[in-house]
Amino acid sequence: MATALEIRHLYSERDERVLFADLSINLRPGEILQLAGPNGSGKTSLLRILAGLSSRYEGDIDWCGQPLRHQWVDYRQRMLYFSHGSGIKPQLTAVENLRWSCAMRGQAVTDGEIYAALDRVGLGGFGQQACYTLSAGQQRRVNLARLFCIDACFWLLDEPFTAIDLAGVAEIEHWIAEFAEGGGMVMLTTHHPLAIDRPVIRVDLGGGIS
Ligand SMILES: Nc1ncnc2c1ncn2[C@@H]1O[C@H](COP(=O)(O)OP(=O)(O)OP(=O)(O)O)[C@@H](O)[C@H]1O
Repeated sequence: MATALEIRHLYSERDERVLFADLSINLRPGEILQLAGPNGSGKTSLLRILAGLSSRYEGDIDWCGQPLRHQWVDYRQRMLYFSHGSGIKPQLTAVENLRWSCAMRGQAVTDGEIYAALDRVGLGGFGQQACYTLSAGQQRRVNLARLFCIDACFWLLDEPFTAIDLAGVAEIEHWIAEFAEGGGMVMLTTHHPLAIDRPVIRVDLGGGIS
């Protein structure tokens, strides 16, 4: 299948320290890529570049064969970024957070779809609760529920397992595999050894590509 995301000769530095240089990555529909590397090696920096939140780089990024900067509108509709922060507004309820996330993308969503997404992440019954009253792991799960109510073909996941219990980690791994099986693309960072029943491309920012 044709490459959807092509990164060529990417270079980025922070405070005169090179994070990565000459980094090239191809990602095709159905592929899962794990960014690995020690703390501070630039994983989040790379995901923020790909999420359009940072322009601290040199090099080329193409989306579906065109420079990303020309494809921005299409790309933003198809990419879903999950940051390593909680990603939610604590004063809003879980349902309001998800409604807000969808509205920000101009995507229509029904209450039924929102409650189904909350059910999938184990938060059935918590939809009307202000998020500051939820536990850290439950707040992360509200954010994860976006995976099920936002249409996207590319998930960019920064440390999706943080604060998630062991059963939840296995579930997320299953969701990633299922998404890729359906043609979705995933790029994620994690220090957790992945147990996914599909090939995972590993890019080590402290080393090479394997
Ligand atoms: N807002 C910032 N201001 C200054 N330096 C920053 C900022 N954000 C990140 N950096 C620096 O950029 C480097 C890469 O950070 P980054 O968060 O990308 O690493 P990481 O590989 O995701 O690390 P971790 O595994 O700890 O999450 C670090 O040295 C960090 O100090």
